[in-house]
Amino acid sequence: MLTQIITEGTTRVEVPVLDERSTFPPSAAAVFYNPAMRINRDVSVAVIACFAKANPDYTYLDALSASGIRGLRIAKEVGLSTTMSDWDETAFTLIKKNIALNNLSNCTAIKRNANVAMLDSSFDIIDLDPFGSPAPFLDAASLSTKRLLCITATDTAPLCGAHKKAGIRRYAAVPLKTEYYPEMGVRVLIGAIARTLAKYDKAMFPLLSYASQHYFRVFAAVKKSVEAADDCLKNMGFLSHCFNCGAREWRYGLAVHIEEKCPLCGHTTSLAGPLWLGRLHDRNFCDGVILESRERGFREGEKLVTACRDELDIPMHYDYHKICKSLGITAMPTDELVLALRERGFQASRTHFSGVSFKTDAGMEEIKSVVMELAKAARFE
Ligand SMILES: C[S@@+](CC[C@H](N)C(=O)[O-])C[C@H]1O[C@@H](n2cnc3c(N)ncnc32)[C@H](O)[C@@H]1O
Ligand SMILES: [Zn+2]
Repeated sequence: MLTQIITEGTTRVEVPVLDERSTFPPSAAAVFYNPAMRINRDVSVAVIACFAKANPDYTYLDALSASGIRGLRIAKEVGLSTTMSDWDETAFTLIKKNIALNNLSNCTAIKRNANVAMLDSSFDIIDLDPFGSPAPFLDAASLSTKRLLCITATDTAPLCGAHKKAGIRRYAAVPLKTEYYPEMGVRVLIGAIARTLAKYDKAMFPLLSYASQHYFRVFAAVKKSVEAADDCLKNMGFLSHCFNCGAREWRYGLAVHIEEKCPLCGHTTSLAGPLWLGRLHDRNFCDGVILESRERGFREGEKLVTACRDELDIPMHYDYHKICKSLGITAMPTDELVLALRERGFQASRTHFSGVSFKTDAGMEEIKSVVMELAKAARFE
């Protein structure tokens, strides 16, 4: 394996050389390394630095470590006692080399099946960054974690409903492919995390959850408590979506009745769930992550977390372009629509999901009427 030494954050890491002919995608290399996931790792450093302010003695497990880059950064840039595990011999050797390269004494490398590592010991913070789905690791992680789960999922198609059967198999939830598919994916994922933790009498509180182009990422604080776990599950529920007019409604609870006909147009609706209908972010916590990111020079991370913090934290976002297309009109800038909704007394914001997405507590009919008004006003300008 041809390697090179790169610097990410303040950490030096020996990684495979990615040459476009033989080692693309990054999973084709002898040890996985994807430079495009730097923002994911930057945000993780900032989140864990904030979280560990409560106690710098927290232990951290990078359960699917590859080169070790993630765990190394937490050990070096946050200072936590870190375990890095991968079942692959080449990866394990590289992790050990990388610990030596950074002169770190707060790191342990282990060569183990991630599930075995997690069932063997408990850790305050567990990070799952798998190839594809985290589903095979959720049980062991839920049992082992004491305080924080950091979970990446790159199987966006099953989570969003594009590969519905795979989504149902992995997450025991029915996803729907709608215009708000990334939020559907994030909420199916969080729902699966919440239900898995509940099996072990643990509750979950999302601190930051986001969708990027190729993956979803969730940071969830964990608390062992039967009562808190019961309360946590109250955030679960089902959503019905009308593919005719775009209206949606949701109901909290795991045994709910939802009308099968759309209240707006009478069309038969489709059902998704169970999924997480609670908050995606903790706004105060995000404030800290934004500051931490700024101090560390993580520009893209700061921008992403700011967008998450500032979005209205309710299900589900709308796609402005899709609404305009259904009405046969041209979209104004998204900010103008958000302002117009607010002027009419609704809550509204842009979202991190896309440049043309917005959230509001206005219903579909009200949104469409504001969109039409804006288009008319623009025509007479
Ligand atoms: C996507 S890579 C991890 C990337 C890394 N976290 C990073 O930020 O660059 C997934 C890694 O998990 C390892 N892996 C897959 N299944 C595993 C298992 N059941 N137990 C331990 N390691 C596993 C693979 O060898 C691979 O190195
Ligand atoms: Zn309808």
